[in-house]
Amino acid sequence: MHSNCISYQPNTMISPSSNLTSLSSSDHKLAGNFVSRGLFFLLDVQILELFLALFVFIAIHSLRQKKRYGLPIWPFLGMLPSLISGLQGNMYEWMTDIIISQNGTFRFKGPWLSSLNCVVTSDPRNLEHLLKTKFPNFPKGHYFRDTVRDLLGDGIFNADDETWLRQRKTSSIEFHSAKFRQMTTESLFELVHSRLLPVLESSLNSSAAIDLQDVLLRLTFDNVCMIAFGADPGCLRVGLPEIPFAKAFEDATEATVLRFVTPTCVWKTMRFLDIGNEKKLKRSIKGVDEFADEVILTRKKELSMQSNSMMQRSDILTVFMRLKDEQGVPFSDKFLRDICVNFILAGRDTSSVALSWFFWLLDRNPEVEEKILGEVCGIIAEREDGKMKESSSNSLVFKPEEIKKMDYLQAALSEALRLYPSVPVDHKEVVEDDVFPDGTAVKKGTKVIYAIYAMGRMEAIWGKDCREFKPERWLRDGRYTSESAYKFTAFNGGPRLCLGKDFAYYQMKYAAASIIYRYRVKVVKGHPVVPKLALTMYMKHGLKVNLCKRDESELQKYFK
Ligand code: HEM
Repeated sequence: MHSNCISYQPNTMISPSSNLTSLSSSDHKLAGNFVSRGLFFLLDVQILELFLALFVFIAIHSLRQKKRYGLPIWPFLGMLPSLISGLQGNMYEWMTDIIISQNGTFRFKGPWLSSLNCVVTSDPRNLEHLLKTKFPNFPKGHYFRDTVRDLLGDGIFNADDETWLRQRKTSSIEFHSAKFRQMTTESLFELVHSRLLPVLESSLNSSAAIDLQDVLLRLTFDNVCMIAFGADPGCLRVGLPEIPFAKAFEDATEATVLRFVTPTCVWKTMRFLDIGNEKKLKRSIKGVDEFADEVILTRKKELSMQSNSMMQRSDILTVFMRLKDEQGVPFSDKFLRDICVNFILAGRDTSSVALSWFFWLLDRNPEVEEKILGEVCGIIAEREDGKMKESSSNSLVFKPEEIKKMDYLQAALSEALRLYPSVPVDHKEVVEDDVFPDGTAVKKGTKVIYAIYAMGRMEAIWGKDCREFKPERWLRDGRYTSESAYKFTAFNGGPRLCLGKDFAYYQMKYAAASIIYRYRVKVVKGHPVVPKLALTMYMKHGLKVNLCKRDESELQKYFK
């Protein structure tokens, strides 16, 4: 290839000139055309070869960088080609492989002038540093806030500094109050026994499989709306109806997530022109606001009447309505709306998605299901009114203190969350230049992604059996023992630790125990189970299952 390029001499191609002089003028023209075409052709070939050589050089250079940076870095495009190919398969597995090969941290270089540059880490030391030790230096940041502001406003999920702290303090007091606990326990009892179990029971009569993920999403949506607004939208009902508020909420979150993969100037222009995804977002936010406005208005009327029902309420909306800001002014309707919408977003899908992965894992690990059933029946057997009576009753209701005792079930749920965390990746922005404990320097404005999914699959953290589903790793002397939040980050850590963590465990344990005690959940053979690419780790195709009712003789063996 090189010899061809270098030895090519255009002048030598025109000789022997003597033969040319004896030709007529038209022949001359023809010959001239022929020669110049030949020349251009050869020039083309030469340019092509040059480009080819350049490309090979760049490719070799880029691929060589793979060893050092984890991925090839292409001129202008950075690591984008690898990201695109990663997106074709399981994105989280792809990210895990790179992180492991880079010992826990790597720098992603996006295309020139893009906002994709970031540092990705799953090193527990770095997580402790950014979530706790240097917490003020790693807020959610402007980029995140601007992108989700239309939907989330100034609510807790989208706020930093004082705005966040004020909501956090108030909500935290509320979440730990006895009144709030009673309200959440009662609302869950109502939802599971009057809605979830009848919906599941009705599916027994039809031979068609049901989408368990959809059913669970409806359960937790209704539940979190009761907690945030004190209002039940009624998504979980026999027939699984479409509820305008739930639909508007889902559409609004999906459209907001799309903004993260659209250049900022593009979505802002689309918003200005009110077209495409932005039009859909605007319309769905309107649907969310209509519901919120109506609930707020009704509650204000109740408040002005000082009605008895108002005094009993302990939902987030009522709690914030009773309060005033630093100037002694009640919070605006817009702020109240933001607070509630954020709570719904935070507590809406996380538990249901975790439960879906949990039931799928149980299907693949029947010995774990056996142990859970053994534990549940053992706890029922301790009741004073006797095991025989309870085991035969379809109307069995678990008491809160019994749910608390279910250590093995809690371990199995934690194990599901370790392998399939509901929030697979999270992010922060750097305020001032800093250095992570592993030596990675991060400049002001850098985006930091912490890869929670990858953390659950690192031998360095969980040992050689890290990819196995083993609830026993959470037990010490048969009792559930929690892990450091910087090793098991499914609920975040530090000052922004999930506020709903205790409630989420209660909710998941209550729903799981109530289902497992009554039914065997069998995933439909061949049903594809893969994660969806979103902020929450949904199953892309849902979870199609068939339920089989447990008969009494089956349960009796666990009571022995
Ligand atoms: C399995 C269930 C759950 C998981 C895995 C989970 C996980 C998380 C994570 C990772 C965060 C941090 C998000 C971030 O800052 O970017 C978070 C925050 C939060 N979660 Fe949960 N969550 C769950 C259930 C709930 C429930 C049921 C509620 C409410 C009823 C809730 C309320 C909140 C709130 C209010 C925050 C914001 C805390 C703050 O920023 O200070 N979560 N959760």
